[in-house]
Amino acid sequence: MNWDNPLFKSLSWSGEITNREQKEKVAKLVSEKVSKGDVIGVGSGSTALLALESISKRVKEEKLQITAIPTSKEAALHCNYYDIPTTTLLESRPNWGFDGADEVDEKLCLIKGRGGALFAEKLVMASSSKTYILVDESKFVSKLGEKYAVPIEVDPRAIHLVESELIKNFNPLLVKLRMANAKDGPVITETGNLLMDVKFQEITPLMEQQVKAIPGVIESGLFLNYSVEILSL
Ligand SMILES: O=C(CO)[C@H](O)[C@H](O)COP(=O)(O)O
Repeated sequence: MNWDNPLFKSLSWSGEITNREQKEKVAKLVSEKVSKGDVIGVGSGSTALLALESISKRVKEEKLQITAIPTSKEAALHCNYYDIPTTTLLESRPNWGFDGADEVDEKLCLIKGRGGALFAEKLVMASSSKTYILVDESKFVSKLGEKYAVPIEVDPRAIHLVESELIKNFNPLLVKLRMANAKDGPVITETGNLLMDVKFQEITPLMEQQVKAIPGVIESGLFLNYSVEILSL
């Protein structure tokens, strides 16, 4: 593959990266955690991408030979671009991982999934004994749900059922099907599902399990009790 090709350039992070300077510094911090032979869960989004770039420099300079478990096709493409071999959860378990987040509260609970990769991100995080969450200052909130709606990945056959169960059980402020920007119709996830963005009145500790218990819900962007360490400036 010719990575100088404009096709790859359009695959790499297309939009402007917000708070880029902070994200780059945090990316450098996580690159210092890498040891030779590590199997690393690689998150998705702009911060995770900058971290991968920083890690790839160390890997090259110090010949570290790591393996990545990417959480999205985007992350897999970037691993390929940086010559980092990949594996899957079927073959290996990560020693540790890194990822970004949309919101972090003081109990280290997270909202993730702006990029739509929440299902694989949660699988990889739950399989890792530790995940570094890389955030710039804009991600800290005093109350989860303050800025972002919670993304929920739903089997396409279940959208009406899930919507009515969410309304019955939680009386949310807003339930919205996520629509695509560069294609007609809704966003379709990497596993062929749809995304609902839900603004809850309040996010409670049991909500991750309660939402997941609705038939048709594949996963939610609530990450309420995981082994995470926040890396920020
Ligand atoms: O959960 C995610 C993707 O599904 C991202 O990690 C999250 O949206 C943060 O993105 P960024 O680092 O670009 O701010």
